[in-house]
Amino acid sequence: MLKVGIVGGTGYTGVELLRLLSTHAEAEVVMITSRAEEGVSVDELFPSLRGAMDLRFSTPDVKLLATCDVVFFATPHNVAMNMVPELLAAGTRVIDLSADFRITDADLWSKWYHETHVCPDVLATAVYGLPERNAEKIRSAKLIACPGCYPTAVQLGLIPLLEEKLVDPSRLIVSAASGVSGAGRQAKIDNLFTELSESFKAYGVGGHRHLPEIEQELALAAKGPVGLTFTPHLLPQVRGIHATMYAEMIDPAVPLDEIQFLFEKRYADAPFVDVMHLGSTPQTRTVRGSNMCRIALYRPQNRDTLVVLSAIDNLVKGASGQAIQNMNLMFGLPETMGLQGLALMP
Ligand SMILES: NC(=O)C1=CN([C@@H]2O[C@H](COP(=O)(O)OP(=O)(O)OC[C@H]3O[C@@H](n4cnc5c(N)ncnc54)[C@H](OP(=O)(O)O)[C@@H]3O)[C@@H](O)[C@H]2O)C=CC1
Ligand SMILES: CC(=O)N[C@@H](CCC(=O)OP(=O)(O)O)C(=O)O
Repeated sequence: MLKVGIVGGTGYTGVELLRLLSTHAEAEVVMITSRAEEGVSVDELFPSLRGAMDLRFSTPDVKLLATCDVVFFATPHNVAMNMVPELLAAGTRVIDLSADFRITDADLWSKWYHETHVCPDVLATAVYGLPERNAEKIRSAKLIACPGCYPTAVQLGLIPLLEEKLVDPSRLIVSAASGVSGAGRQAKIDNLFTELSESFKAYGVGGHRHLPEIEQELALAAKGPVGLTFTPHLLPQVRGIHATMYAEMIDPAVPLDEIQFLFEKRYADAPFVDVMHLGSTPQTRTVRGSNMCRIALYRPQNRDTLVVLSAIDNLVKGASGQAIQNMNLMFGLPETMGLQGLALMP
């Protein structure tokens, strides 16, 4: 049984880790931190876990966390990087859900996250935890940088097109929308029910911190620089990300069913990517609560623009589910262990 520690157990990704790990056959959560809720029992704060978890929140203590086999960080940015070096030195493996280790260039990271990176040497050893591209590196990684939620939905939709050089990498456009749980559990006026219900808006249009992360990883897939216009939106619902991606074909003579076949082949061994039939429409409700990413391809009016649609649950494939998928690979467990639950319907 793997001994698991979680730093930041009172946020939405923390409680989602608990929900998913409570049925995992090979992992047991032995430590969970919260400074604000120290001493409170987990099932008192989250009654959905009554009967499934017998743990109390404690303040983060690196020495105690270092007795775990693996520690998940479900904390805001700038937290993990202060504790990870000591954990790694003690032989504990780390899976960070925040952005502290996602951007390999420490100066670029500072530009978008407005802090100086405290351990650029450790940053250089992190593996970007998108299993559909980096499974082999993940297996031997000591430190995983879990992809952001939007970056997961976008990369899974565009990677096959860029790897196969089917589209112009310099003119990619993505319009994506996220449920409000993506903004975390802390109180913010913008996230009040009265502010966001019956409304829909874009945000971060001039530049969102996920842009450099997506460009970095798509450039690796394309083996060259990419140019992306990325516009996120706030969806008046709790969970879900939907991304609509536009890309210009390099060779318009390639038929859509050939591209569909390439996607099916690319993801044939990926248990959490569903390339839907041509004409399908992925919906956030068909992935809610599950680790699945559903994708569909279009070529409207047979013009030269491909449209790729993708949907994920931001808290599962966009965060905690993907983090557990990484843990499974790191410890030689079946990739799907603990992650086979289907989406909730309706
Ligand atoms: N929500 C989402 O859809 C996604 C989130 N993520 C990322 O995952 C991380 C967690 O997100 P989310 O669960 O939404 O965040 P929340 O804001 O909901 O929760 C943050 C948690 O971190 C703890 N925490 C805050 N500051 C510190 C600190 N200085 N030291 C130790 N613990 C701290 C808090 O507990 P306490 O203050 O009591 O210690 C709390 O439990 C973030 O980096 C986020 O960007 C990634 C993908 C998707
Ligand atoms: C709706 C909303 O506010 N979403 C967050 C992104 C979700 C998130 O937590 O970002 P990471 O994946 O990088 O951790 C935002 O736009 O900042």
